[in-house]
Amino acid sequence: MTDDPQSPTGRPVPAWFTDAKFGIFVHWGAYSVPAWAEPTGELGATDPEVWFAHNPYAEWYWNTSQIEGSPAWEHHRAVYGGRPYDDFLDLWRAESFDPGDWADLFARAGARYVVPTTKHHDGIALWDAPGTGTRNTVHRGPRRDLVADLAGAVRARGLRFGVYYSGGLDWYAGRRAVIRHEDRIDDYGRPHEAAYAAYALRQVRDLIDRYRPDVLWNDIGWPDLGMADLPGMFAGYYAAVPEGVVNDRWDGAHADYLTSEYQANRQNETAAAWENCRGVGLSFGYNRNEGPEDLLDTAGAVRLLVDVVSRGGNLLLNVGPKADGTLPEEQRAVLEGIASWMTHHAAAVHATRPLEPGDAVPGGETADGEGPPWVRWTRDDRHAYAFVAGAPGGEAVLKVRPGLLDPATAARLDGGPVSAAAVSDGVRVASPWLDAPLPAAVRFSLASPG
Ligand SMILES: C[C@@H]1N[C@H](CNC(=O)c2cc3ccccc3o2)[C@@H](O)[C@H](O)[C@@H]1O
Repeated sequence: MTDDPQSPTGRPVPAWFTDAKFGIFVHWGAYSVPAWAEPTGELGATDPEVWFAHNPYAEWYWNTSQIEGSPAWEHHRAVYGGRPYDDFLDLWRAESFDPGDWADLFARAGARYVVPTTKHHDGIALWDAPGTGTRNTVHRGPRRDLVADLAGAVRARGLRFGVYYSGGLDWYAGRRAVIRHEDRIDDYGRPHEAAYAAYALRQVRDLIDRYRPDVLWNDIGWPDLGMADLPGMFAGYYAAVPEGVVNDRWDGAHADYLTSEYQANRQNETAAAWENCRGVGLSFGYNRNEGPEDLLDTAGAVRLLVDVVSRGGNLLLNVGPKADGTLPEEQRAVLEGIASWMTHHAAAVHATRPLEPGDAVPGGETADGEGPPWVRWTRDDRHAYAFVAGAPGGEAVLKVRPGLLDPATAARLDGGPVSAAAVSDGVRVASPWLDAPLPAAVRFSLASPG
């Protein structure tokens, strides 16, 4: 990356983050024991009126299962007899957790950073967090510092390690009001008391002191009475982690980059530095009710990654481990598919940037003008990379500015045959596999590098 985009607050965004392009989110918690939600739809594309009672986020089980009459409420009574949520902490054994296996897979998939939940909305900490007594995974359930275990494995493989922290919701140390509708979150769902603000600040500072996280990924904002603490906390963080990056979910206090989630807040995807997060399926926590129709397949995940990268963003793709510490086979298969694709395509993803405005028209045209194939572009200082999929007959006209690239240098990154020739509005390419759902990249030398 030759130019670090300025963050929303003017601090240059460290190049490692904007070059990374791909991270893995991990939502793992007591909620992974029931692992139950209705796969209703994506955030931003689902009716907010039904979202909370039919929440597809399995990590919201504590809240959803308390909405009288909801399917989760019925399920919790039928299967668990309405037992206390905290029983799930003790039922969570993580007996098959192998952080090295996870880190190996994440590295092969081309991820450059990993962000696990350290405390989600249920307030259960995955490390020996201050103020939690024994209500954490070191003293109960797994009886392990899961944050440290994953940090060590990830960093041993050269990946960066960040932490997710639910500052805005804590259904144990903060408010325990059941949230039935979006417009109720802020006024009675979220804790704002000074005691909770001090509690959360102490925990985030402990995460910084213990793990030096490369990413501070806060969620759902920060308690009102704790906002004045944040500038000092961020200063301490950057002093401890000079290349650290901070997301935008601190109620406007600060952001090195902006985020979107599934299809929510897509307007943030025009920022100098941004990141889209979503699960492989419709939930972040493992949801046993998700079927193939609810999950991205490899082609869908690769197209999402390439689309995000072609627009200058990062993709933070979430996996939801099972309570035993294994990755669900259907989610593992997607990461293995990405890993296979990355063996030929990593150079066209990492440390690239979008084409300059006007250099290409997203979506090329087929030779005979029928519906466009799927086309996205990236570039580095010397090359332009055209990712093509679904091109009927394996042919496509890639609409690019005349003179941008040298068609004679066309080469498929996976070594397949490709022919290319300049035409009036771009470059016509032909190759046997360009009609596949999985994008293939064709590399061109830039006519004028730089
Ligand atoms: C990563 C997921 N975040 C969910 C909460 N999401 C939000 O508060 C949210 C979503 C969002 C999108 C753009 C800018 C700010 C935003 O805040 C949270 O409720 C889920 O359980 C999961 O942890």
